[in-house]
Parts: sequence; C-alpha cells; structure tokens
Amino acid sequence: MKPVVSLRGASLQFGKRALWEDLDLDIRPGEFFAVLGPNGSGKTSFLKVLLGLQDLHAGRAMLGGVPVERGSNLIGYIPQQKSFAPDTPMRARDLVGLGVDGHRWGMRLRMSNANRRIDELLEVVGASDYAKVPVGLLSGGEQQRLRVAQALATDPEVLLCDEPLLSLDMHHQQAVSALINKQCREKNSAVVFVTHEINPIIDYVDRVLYLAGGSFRVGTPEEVMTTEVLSELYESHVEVIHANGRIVVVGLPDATTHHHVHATAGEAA
Ligand SMILES: Nc1ncnc2c1ncn2[C@@H]1O[C@H](COP(=O)(O)OP(=O)(O)OP(=O)(O)O)[C@@H](O)[C@H]1O
Repeated sequence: MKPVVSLRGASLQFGKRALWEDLDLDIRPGEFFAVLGPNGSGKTSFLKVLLGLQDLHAGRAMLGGVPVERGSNLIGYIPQQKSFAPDTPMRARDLVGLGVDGHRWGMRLRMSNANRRIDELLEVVGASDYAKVPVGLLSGGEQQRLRVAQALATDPEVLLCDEPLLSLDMHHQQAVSALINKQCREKNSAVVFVTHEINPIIDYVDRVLYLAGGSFRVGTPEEVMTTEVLSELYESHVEVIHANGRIVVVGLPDATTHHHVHATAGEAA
C-alpha cells in the first residue's frame, strides 16, 4: 500500500538548534502513528510541517505523493484544545457544519444533505443531545467531541491530532481516542497523534516517533519504549516499566529540551 505521508532526509532546525535531522518516514493509510516527546522537542512543529505551515531545513515532506501544501484537502486537523468563550455565537451543530461545508465537496452541499451529514457526525461522536446548545456553554470534553466531528467531516486521508486529549477526564479521553481509532480502522485514515502520554492510546498505536534531545527513534511501542532506547535519546538513565498493559517512564531528566546545537565554522558545539 502506498504511503500517504512520506518524509525523506527531513531536518528541522531553529537557529542552531536541531529538533530532528535526517528523518525518513512513511506512514500508510489506516496506520495509527503517535508522536511522543517532552515539551519543546518538536511535536507540534512536526504537525506544522505536514500542514504546510513550517518549512523543513532540509529534505522533503510529501502528502498523498505530492509535496505538502497549505490547505490540503487530504487533511483533517484536531487542534490543541482551547475552550470557546462562553458567549461564542455558535451552536454545536454549526461548528460541525463548518467541517461539512468545507472545501472537499467542491461546492456547498444542498442544505438537506448537509444537515443529514451533520446529524450523522453528531451521532458518531455522541453529541446529538447537545446539538443546539451554544458551544461556549459546553464542557471541555463535549467541545472536544465536536472538534473531532468537524475533523472527520470530510473523511480525511490523514487525520492530524495535536494533543486532542489534553485536559479531558479519563472517560472522555477514552471516548475521544476510541473515535479517532474508529476513523483509522474503519475509514482507513492515517492518524498522526501528538501526545505527551502514550497510555491513553496504547491499545491503538501501531508505531511511534519519539523525539527528544534533538534526536528521534521510530518503531513499534515495544521497540521504542524501552529503558535502553529512551536512555539513549535523553542521554541520561531513564527506566521504562511495563505494567498491566501500561508504560511508565521513571527518571526523566528535568531539562528535557536539551537540543543538539550545531557549530558553525570557527565555533565549538
Ligand atoms: N518558528 C519558530 N522559530 C523559532 N523557534 C521555534 C519556532 N517554532 C517552534 N520553535 C521552537 O522549537 C521547539 C519545539 O516547539 P514545538 O512547539 O514543536 O514543541 P512541542 O514538542 O510541541 O512542545 P510541547 O509539548 O511543549 O507542546 C520549541 O523550543 C520552540 O520554542
């Protein structure tokens, strides 16, 4: 199966700080791919590259076989959770409707078709009961379900999720991650899921990209989430404990954002 996301020799650098270098990666349709790492390691920047919002320092990034571009209709995007202001003049179904009315359809759907699709999506995310409630009055978890519905509206080939579980309680974390997994398995969307915490999605993840200290590792959770690999990435002894199907990382260094610094001519690294 052809990959839907491809990176070749991809490097991202800000000033002299390398976030990652020489990354070769293929993500295939129907793959659940997690991007993990500490604060400032470059997870959001990785998504921005795929969104066409961040140029690589070197190498190339392809989406659906063509170079990434802003506004690609292959992408669905669940942004980091921020609450809507209480007086946001929009009902839950209007928010989902923004996704349904989007570019993928070429022309606006006829009103009745659009309404049917919105109802379907609200049902999928379990939000039918509050369809007509102003979004600003909904809880964080309820709002996040709507963002998922909006991102799923076009059946995207690539679903980019930026910490979609942040500040959700455990129940809503499970509901939202199960929904994203459903899209991945049933609709064959490739999911790129940025997170600090692998445990809420541990049952779904096929492979991870772990970013830390200006370096990275790609592989299955079993391959990457080990004492040996993470200690190497953090350049410090880190203990990875597997217990009851969960992964606990102990002893993460405080300064988790030590990046590799590139020396320019005449300078020491
Ligand atoms: N446009 C930019 N110019 C300079 N530095 C940047 C730019 N964008 C991001 N950075 C830096 O790159 C690093 C990685 O940022 P990024 O937001 O990708 O990290 P992250 O892994 O998503 O972090 P967090 O977990 O805290 O959200 C940060 O130190 C950030 O300050």
